Amino acid sequence: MGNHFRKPGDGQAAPKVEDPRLSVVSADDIVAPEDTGFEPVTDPFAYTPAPDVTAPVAPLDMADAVDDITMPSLDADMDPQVTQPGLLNIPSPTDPVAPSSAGAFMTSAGAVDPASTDVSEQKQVASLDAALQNPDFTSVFAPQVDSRKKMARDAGVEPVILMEHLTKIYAAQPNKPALDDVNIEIYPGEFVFLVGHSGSGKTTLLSTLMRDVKPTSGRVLVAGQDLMRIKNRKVPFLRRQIGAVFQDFKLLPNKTAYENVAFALECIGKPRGVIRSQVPEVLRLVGLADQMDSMPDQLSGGEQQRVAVARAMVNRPPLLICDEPTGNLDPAISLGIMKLLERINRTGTTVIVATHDRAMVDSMRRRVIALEAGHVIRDQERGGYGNYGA
Ligand SMILES: Nc1ncnc2c1ncn2[C@@H]1O[C@H](COP(=O)(O)OP(=O)(O)OP(=O)(O)O)[C@@H](O)[C@H]1O
Repeated sequence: MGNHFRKPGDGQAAPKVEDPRLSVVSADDIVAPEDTGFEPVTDPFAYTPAPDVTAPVAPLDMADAVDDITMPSLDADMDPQVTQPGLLNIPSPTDPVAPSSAGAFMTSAGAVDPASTDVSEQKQVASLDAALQNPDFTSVFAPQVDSRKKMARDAGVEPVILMEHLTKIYAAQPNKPALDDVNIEIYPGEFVFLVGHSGSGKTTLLSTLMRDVKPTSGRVLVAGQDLMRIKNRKVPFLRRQIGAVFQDFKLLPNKTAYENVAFALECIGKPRGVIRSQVPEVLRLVGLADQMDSMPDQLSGGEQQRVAVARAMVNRPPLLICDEPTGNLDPAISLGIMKLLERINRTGTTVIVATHDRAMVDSMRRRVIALEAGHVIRDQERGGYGNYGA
């Protein structure tokens, strides 16, 4: 663990990541593979300590108990302003959307400072507070019947992800675009499946969202930030706000479950006290209270993936990206992971899952975006997997 802590507000760069496999967990010194000329500047998002709040949740015993998970942000006795800082930037649909509201996603490293004198910031906090208290909250952000896109537009909510004419041509395959004129809007709180044949472009699409891959042309906006234009020094901060889960878990083999999750917080300079309270809490949420000290090779595949989900959500990102999260798991365990993702989504986190899991997509009936040879060939509000091979 070491002394990987920045002093609050001291503006120093974060420590170097020890293992590149954790790059998505957002170390400050990451350079996107296709980026050049990383600017080693003082981190403008120096950590400011937020109140250390631990959610009162019931411990889970086993994987298939995930239905019982109580996520902190919607607990009646929790303060959503503190427990889910990323959501602070989702405007209330009853509020006129200020043009800067989406951009706030990129500029608030933690919770909005309650002492802030910025009126618009305070207004956002107040409006979110009201939205979270509103019994219609769920139906606004995760409507069951009407078009989510239409409801969001009517409410003046900006998409959290916007892709316009997005094209990616890898140098190795100049005549075969991995993404070809892709246009997608995804709104806060959506749960989206990304399906398609192997090689259809799913991973490339997800990679553009973290700017692991830079598109050849077109636009990709995450919470109003144009990823084609943001400065390299802002990319690590973008990645801090996107949790990522992969098929092969990407756990550090020489660290325990606890240490794997703690490492994600150490990398972004969270104080020791916050780590000590949040890591056990999130491991409890995913049902691993009794296995915190287990090494990855002492855990089943499903348990390892739950550690990976815990690591992705411990910083409470507003956006969770999952690339084949159940690809290595048997159906019963996959169901537990998917229920966990669904539960996380119900707290307001936008979740995107690339998958080949036909049964899962068919049973969950969520929004489905299908890719074929880099094109979006279907975008369905409550779709099934469709007619694809493995
Ligand atoms: N780094 C790369 N260099 C060159 N070509 C690439 C690279 N990454 C992906 N491709 C190509 O881009 C296309 C899309 O690949 P991508 O991995 O995005 O598809 P996918 O739908 O995620 O596939 P899978 O379901 O097998 O993971 C494929 O033709 C692939 O060969």
